[in-house]
Amino acid sequence: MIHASSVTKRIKKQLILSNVSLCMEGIYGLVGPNGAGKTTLMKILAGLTPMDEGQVAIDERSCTKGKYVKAHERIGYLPQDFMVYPNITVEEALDHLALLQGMMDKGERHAAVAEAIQKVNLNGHETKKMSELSGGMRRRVGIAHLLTRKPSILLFDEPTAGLDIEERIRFRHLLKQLGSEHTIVISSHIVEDIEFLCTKIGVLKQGQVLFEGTPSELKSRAKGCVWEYCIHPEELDDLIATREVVQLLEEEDGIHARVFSKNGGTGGRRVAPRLIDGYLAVVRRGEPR
Ligand SMILES: Nc1ncnc2c1ncn2[C@@H]1O[C@H](COP(=O)(O)OP(=O)(O)OP(=O)(O)O)[C@@H](O)[C@H]1O
Repeated sequence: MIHASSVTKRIKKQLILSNVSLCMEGIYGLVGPNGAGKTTLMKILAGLTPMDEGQVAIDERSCTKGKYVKAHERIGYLPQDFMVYPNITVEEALDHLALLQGMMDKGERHAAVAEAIQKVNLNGHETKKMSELSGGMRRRVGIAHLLTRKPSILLFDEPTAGLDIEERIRFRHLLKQLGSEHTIVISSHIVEDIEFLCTKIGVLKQGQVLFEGTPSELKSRAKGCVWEYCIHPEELDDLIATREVVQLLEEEDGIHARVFSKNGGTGGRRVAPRLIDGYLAVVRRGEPR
């Protein structure tokens, strides 16, 4: 469990994170619009960037030294853009990275690399060059690299960004599997990923925590505020102009539009909120927790 208390960060006098306190456990989703401060917080937790104020503890033990989090051996961080030399094979890349991390014993290194390859389901791809891999497979190599160090906490920044639908599904499945052995923090603005994976969610906006709780608590923030209309295509422009439309689905009987509103209009029926509705309710209201 990672416990961040009152973490504050300024870059060039701009307040990027303001008094952020979060308790991250299980498979934890850090969500928020672009520029919310998710990557900055991840980098602070990974010890890559300093904070101005605040404390971070892992499993109740403080790991803040000065302005840095010092927990390199316990935390593995996968950035958005993981890539290593394109002309070496998966196995060579992992061996080389493990060596750079100080794993000097060849036998120990080979065993750690083989185990990590198996954990991320890259068996059979060991001799492929990095340049031949798809985006999802490259990220698997990134995770395998983290696993060779055996950290207890994994931080993934936008892990499914840019993946096609099939790869995204495979990748989500892998993250879920890893969640049985590790605390995982996933930053994303793809609420669908968070819905599938996460047991707890934190919502950040403009550097402030707007929400922290379970997926069902987040859903309930939109309770009574989601309406569904079945309309003809020619009514769509009018609906978009007058109501807050959050989702459109084409069905056989017309367009099903989900609308976010305290009061329904004629023809609408109140429906149960989904996670995206709760997220929008929190982000649009915008007040800190
Ligand atoms: N090195 C930097 N110099 C100046 N501003 C920065 C720097 N790094 C981050 N910022 C600013 O800090 C804010 C938060 O950025 P951050 O990347 O942490 O947000 P994010 O929630 O991860 O966004 P996204 O979802 O777009 O990746 C943004 O306004 C960004 O412009």
